[in-house]
Amino acid sequence: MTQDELKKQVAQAALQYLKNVPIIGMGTGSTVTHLINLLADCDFKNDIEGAVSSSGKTTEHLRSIGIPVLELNQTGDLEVYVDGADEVTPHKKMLKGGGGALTREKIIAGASKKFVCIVDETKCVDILGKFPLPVEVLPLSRSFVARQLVKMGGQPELRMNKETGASYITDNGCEILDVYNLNIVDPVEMEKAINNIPGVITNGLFALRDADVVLVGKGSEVISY
Ligand SMILES: O=C[C@H](O)[C@H](O)[C@H](O)COP(=O)(O)O
Repeated sequence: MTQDELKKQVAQAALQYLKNVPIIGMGTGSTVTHLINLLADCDFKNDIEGAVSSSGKTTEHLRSIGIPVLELNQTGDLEVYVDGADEVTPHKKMLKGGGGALTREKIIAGASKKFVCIVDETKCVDILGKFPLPVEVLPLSRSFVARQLVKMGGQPELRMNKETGASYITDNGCEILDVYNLNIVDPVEMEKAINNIPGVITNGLFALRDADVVLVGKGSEVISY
């Protein structure tokens, strides 16, 4: 199976977690794109009253299949949030934000009772950090935050928008530093330490609020833990 086929397979397995859930939390990325496509054709789509979306791209996609998008301020806590990840460990800690949606993803994950993480097998790691860690920053704090990240042993690079040649701007009007070569021994402590730097909105470690269920598309099957 190709990586994309594995993503579709794991998205299919995630559908069962959305049955009988009136308001769903929806992540961002190519695995979630498969999930929304599958939702469009599933037999319980009309039972879904609405979704809280983690990005502009997901919002557009949900609306295109007829699912109303609601604000988290209107809904209160959610039963289920489904999202992909760039890396996930056997302890269900994740590194996310390759698609730039980390802050809204972390807010919705924090407001959800169950986080279902859906990945293909290439995302499974023992130690987080081979994938560069996204850190969303207020633009005015970019250089200061970058210097602190260097002191922590990382090599931050400002994410660029390949189409415009300018810096990449998130849905929140902020910028992203992708940090290479961080030695993430304790993901919880690293998550807290980076979030303590003034000017950081959040970072892509999901260790304080990790996943409740991880579904992995592996070969011809989906493994759950
Ligand atoms: O900001 C993006 C998200 O954290 C995604 O969940 C993550 O990058 C995984 O995306 P994909 O499903 O495309 O591999």
